[in-house]
Amino acid sequence: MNALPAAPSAEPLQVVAAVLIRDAAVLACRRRPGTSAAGLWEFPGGKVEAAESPEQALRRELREELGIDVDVLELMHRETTRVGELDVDLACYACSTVALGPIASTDHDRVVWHPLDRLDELNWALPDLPTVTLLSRLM
Ligand SMILES: Nc1nc2c([nH]c(=O)n2[C@H]2C[C@H](O)[C@@H](COP(=O)(O)OP(=O)(O)OP(=O)(O)O)O2)c(=O)[nH]1
Repeated sequence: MNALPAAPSAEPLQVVAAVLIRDAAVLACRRRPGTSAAGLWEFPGGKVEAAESPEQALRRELREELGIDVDVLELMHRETTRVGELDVDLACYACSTVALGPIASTDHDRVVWHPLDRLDELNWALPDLPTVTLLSRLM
């Protein structure tokens, strides 16, 4: 029997995430049970919607998800990674915020300021690893 032709691959999922650094630690979020990639650590953010710039999407997601306002400073790293059946195009931006105090998330069961010199202790989502490596080199 002939093999079926490969299905045309879907467009990559456009995702933006914020790298927030304070006191030699980065804001890391663990995806809560019931979400895709539950239990894995990531930077806060989400999907870019139609007619939205990456910066607008990032500001919207952080307001919705964490209830904080951020300034988007610069693109740190962008790469497309295959995750199962999906291509995730993740763009990580250095951001700043004036938010003080504990931060809670609608999408995560843990939100922590994690020391930059111990990033390898967390089980990061695959698309985040290049940015995690960049951050580790800052120390
Ligand atoms: N937010 C975020 N998502 C990431 C990262 N790394 C990574 O692979 N992803 C994946 C997980 C999801 O498949 C996808 C983003 O989905 P999401 O559920 O966080 O985005 P969203 O809030 O816009 O989605 P929705 O619940 O409104 O549908 O990208 C990351 O660092 N941050």
